[in-house]
Amino acid sequence: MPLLEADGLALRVGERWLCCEFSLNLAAGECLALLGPNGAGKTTLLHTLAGLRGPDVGQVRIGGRPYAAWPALEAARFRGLLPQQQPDHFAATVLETVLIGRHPHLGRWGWETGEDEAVVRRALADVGLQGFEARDVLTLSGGERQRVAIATLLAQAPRLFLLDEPLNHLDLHYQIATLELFRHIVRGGDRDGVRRGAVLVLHDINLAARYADHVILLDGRGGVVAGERDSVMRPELLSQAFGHPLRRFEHEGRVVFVPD
Ligand SMILES: Nc1ncnc2c1ncn2[C@@H]1O[C@H](COP(=O)(O)OP(=O)(O)OP(=O)(O)O)[C@@H](O)[C@H]1O
Repeated sequence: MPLLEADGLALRVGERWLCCEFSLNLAAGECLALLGPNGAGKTTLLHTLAGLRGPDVGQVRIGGRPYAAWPALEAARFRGLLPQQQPDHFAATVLETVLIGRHPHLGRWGWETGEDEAVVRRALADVGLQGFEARDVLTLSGGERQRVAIATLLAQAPRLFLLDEPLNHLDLHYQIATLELFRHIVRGGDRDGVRRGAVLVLHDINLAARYADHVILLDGRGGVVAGERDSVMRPELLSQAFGHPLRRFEHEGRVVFVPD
């Protein structure tokens, strides 16, 4: 059973078609990168895959069922979204903030247990924020706040991760650490051994080339190419989509794209 399927999907905002019809299929154990220039429709596509907006044409299914057939709580246990921005309006500790990720798992009285707190502490350790539990989120740096958001999603422990620019604000070390962490979890390396799936909006072509199994490339003019990473990440397709010539090099088994 695929974790995520889209059939004949096409997206429109106002009078503009962001992408013509395409299909995708994500199985457990796989990572899918969404690539494309600013304004191409990556966030709109991710929100459509998350069920936050309906597809203009076509169908989206998670776990074999359309969103309409999922009770909200069950859907929240199955898929989780890392939004592009984390609005903080009030003071709250890091521990309280990450505990929000546990809400879909709480019992009928809505009380967190010691096990929920243990899950949160592990998630904070996974993103290198052990010792930050009592800090006020309003005092965190941009990169620390982003890692709190990632920890919140890890605490939610969905089968399907939908990540909008997860590397925002992160330095090189944490960019790699974050992608390694999700690949490890997706491949079944978490404590429960469950294989999961991840869809990631990325701006770094080379990190996408390193970590994605599948790629969807939006060109910003309605064109879309979807498929296995190497069939999509071709210099001519990337150059055309990003409006800048790129060359492909291979070094010690690793593919890199360099702008001319
Ligand atoms: N409600 C709306 N009304 C009008 N235009 C919209 C609306 N929502 C999105 N758009 C437009 O749709 C396009 C796609 O937006 P989207 O945020 O999906 O792009 P993106 O690929 O994620 O861009 P970025 O890389 O800049 O984050 C943009 O041109 C945006 O201005």
